[in-house]
Amino acid sequence: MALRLPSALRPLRPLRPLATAKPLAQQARWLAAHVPPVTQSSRGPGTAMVFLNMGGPSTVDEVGDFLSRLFSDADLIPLGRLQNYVGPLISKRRTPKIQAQYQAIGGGSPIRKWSEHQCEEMCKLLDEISPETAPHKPYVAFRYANPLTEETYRRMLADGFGGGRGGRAVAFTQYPQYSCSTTGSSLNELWKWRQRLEGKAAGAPLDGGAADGTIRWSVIDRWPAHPGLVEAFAQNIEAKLLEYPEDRRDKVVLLFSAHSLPMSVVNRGDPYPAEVAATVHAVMHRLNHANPWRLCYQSQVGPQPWLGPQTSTTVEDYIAKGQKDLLLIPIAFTSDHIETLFELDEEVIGGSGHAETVKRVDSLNGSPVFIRALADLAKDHLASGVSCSVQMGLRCPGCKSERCAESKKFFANQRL
Ligand SMILES: C=CC1=C(C)c2cc3[nH]c(cc4nc(cc5[nH]c(cc1n2)c(C)c5CCC(=O)O)C(CCC(=O)O)=C4C)c(C)c3C=C
Ligand code: FES
Ligand SMILES: [Fe+2]
Repeated sequence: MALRLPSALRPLRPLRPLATAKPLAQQARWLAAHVPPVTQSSRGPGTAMVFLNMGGPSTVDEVGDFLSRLFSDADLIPLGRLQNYVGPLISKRRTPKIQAQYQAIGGGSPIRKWSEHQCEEMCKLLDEISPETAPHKPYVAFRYANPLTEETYRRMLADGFGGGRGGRAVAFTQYPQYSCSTTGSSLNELWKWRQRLEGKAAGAPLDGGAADGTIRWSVIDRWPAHPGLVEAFAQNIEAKLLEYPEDRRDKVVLLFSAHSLPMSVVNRGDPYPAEVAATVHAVMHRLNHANPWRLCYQSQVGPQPWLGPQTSTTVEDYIAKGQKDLLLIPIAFTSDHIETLFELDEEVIGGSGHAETVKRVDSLNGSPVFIRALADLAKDHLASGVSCSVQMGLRCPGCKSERCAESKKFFANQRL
């Protein structure tokens, strides 16, 4: 009688030769015909890339609503318990003056056009250089103008992000330098709509877990000295310097101009002045410190003290000292806006009496070097697995805002 071994001890049956084995090219053809490619539908909706910025009125008729939202924002202009009453009053009084400025720059702000272009082009590059997180879907979320954060969040939900299906989104601030009055305000607004549209009502944990199918958010919250940003600024500066005669070129004074901050915000401990200085230093380092320079601040509004020196008086003072070759460099915004096209071009340069020697560097707008920088930055962020920078977790020493506390906790605790 044959001895029957327990199955675990039985010798393995010799493997059948792979009757179906095919040469490589044939295998590839077979795979292409039988295995569905990894597409949007088999991978989920992909990655939402959401550009955050303040926005601007696209037409003169939108100026009133833009200013009304801006003056109602307690993260930008804290007016206490009277915010919702005083804010609209101030904005109403200011509307005709600001409408005239938008009229003078062609009837509206170009920020929507540039933001949509930059985001779409960045997403195309990202699909190539970060295929593992593709497809990348472009969104713009403005704080005070269309498309507002609420509208964009609703569109993301309709496009298949969140709503029980999860999905990954990156909130990418378009302010390179962090201020609580700008990026901080946009993130607080995003957090507010996240709570309203996917928060308690959807049964989502408030600490930012995404196991329940809500959107998994991460944040690119600052990038003041990113090498690609620095390169884009440096190339635009070099191009403009070529417009000065060669014998005067290295004596042109570079005037970096950033939107100012009220001193109350600076003294609260806002990170913006230090980060603007970081950008300026990195750009000057890239230019081999070939020209003398100063950093000045523009666009002060209202009677309270603001961070200086003011750009307009800096230009006047240098001209009075005999220094007429001045090159203005808008350093805290990545596209044209009323403060470049009207305040710098019309008021500062136009009013200087020396428009042939006081010039302005082009804004980054559609610069391919800049768009490549955005894509590189986003790729590194997506690969890093971090939800935001370490800096984001720290509130200003003088911060009293519960909104800041809650939204920072939410974004810092996202599990990716
Ligand atoms: C880095 C950029 C900006 C910072 C920082 C910033 C802070 C800041 N702004 C105000 C008040 C106003 N800003 C206004 C317009 C405006 N602000 C920025 C940028 C920054 N602001 C831009 C690009 C624009 C123009 C938008 C455009 O489409 O061109 C306005 C409205 C215009 C006006 O009434 O003069 C106000 C008001 C404060 C109080 C502040 C810091 C706390
Ligand atoms: S004001 Fe800066 S963290 Fe709140
Ligand atoms: Fe501003």
